[in-house]
Amino acid sequence: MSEPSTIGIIGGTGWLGRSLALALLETGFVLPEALLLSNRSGTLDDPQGSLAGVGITADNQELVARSELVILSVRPQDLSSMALDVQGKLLVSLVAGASLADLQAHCASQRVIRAMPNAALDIRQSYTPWLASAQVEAPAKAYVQRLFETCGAADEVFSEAQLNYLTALSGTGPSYPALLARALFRDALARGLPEGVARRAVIGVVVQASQLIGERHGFEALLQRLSEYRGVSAAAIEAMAEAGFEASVGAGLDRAMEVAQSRLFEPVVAPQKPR
Ligand SMILES: NC(=O)C1=CN([C@@H]2O[C@H](COP(=O)(O)OP(=O)(O)OC[C@H]3O[C@@H](n4cnc5c(N)ncnc54)[C@H](O)[C@@H]3O)[C@@H](O)[C@H]2O)C=CC1
Ligand SMILES: O=C(O)[C@@H]1CCC=N1
Repeated sequence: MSEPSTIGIIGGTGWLGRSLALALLETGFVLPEALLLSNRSGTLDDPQGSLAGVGITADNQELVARSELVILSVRPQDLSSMALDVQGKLLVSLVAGASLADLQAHCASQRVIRAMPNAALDIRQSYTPWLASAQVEAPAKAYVQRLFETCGAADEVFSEAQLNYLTALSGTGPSYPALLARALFRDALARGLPEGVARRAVIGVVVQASQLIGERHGFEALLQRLSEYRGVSAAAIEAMAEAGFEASVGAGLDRAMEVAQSRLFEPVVAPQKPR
């Protein structure tokens, strides 16, 4: 396969679609005139002009006809009602709860990659695992790896189970840090701290101090180093663990994975059963 020179993003003005489009343009991965986006209105709201020169259409089949690589970035519930024939072209789907087999049947292509970025695509800091169907050639896989590296780190994975688990673990992006931030914030308010101080303290921990992780220290080493003081941090870490912190995380991931592996859209054409 020669490298696709034109890229179309269906749902390209949504949260992920627009973020990906901007990352591809900012890194020079694609030229504006080789990028085409679709949405329901066929109009581009782009007050800052960051998408200048990019094509826009409401006609997804027109997008397919004009693109060598088609990226699908609509919500699962919008996919069922969307008739889409990608004409055997390489399809990269970001849709949660849409398996390779369902996508192959629904979109009329055997060459499908499921990718699961997260909302940090917005700041080009996503972690994006992806899974390819057997029909995707090695050069196409290498191209897609580079495409997702424009907005963070990416890895190929090798089963739907791994991708569904990672949808729960990393596709959720800022959900778990935000949950921790909210718990700390509520605790601080309950103990009478002024709201501004509480908010800055929480951001200082969850956003700023967490940047130490991965720079010079792994998270296990950091926990060990802080615990070795046998002081305040050790007390908190141990009490949180005793109160079921890990069990609570495990329960959340179980529930998220159940949803990730359920069919979040109904394909119009049922996948062929293997004979
Ligand atoms: N937002 C997130 O954190 C993550 C989202 N995903 C997946 O990415 C996909 C997109 O999510 P978001 O960008 O957050 O959703 P979004 O709602 O921001 O964007 C979806 C876009 O699709 C457009 N759209 C709907 N029907 C359409 C049609 N028939 N033709 C063309 N465009 C159409 C909508 O107008 C909207 O702009 C979803 O399937 C979601 O499961 C995956 C990982 C993380
Ligand atoms: O919550 C969701 O369903 C989407 C997909 C993974 C992250 N956000």
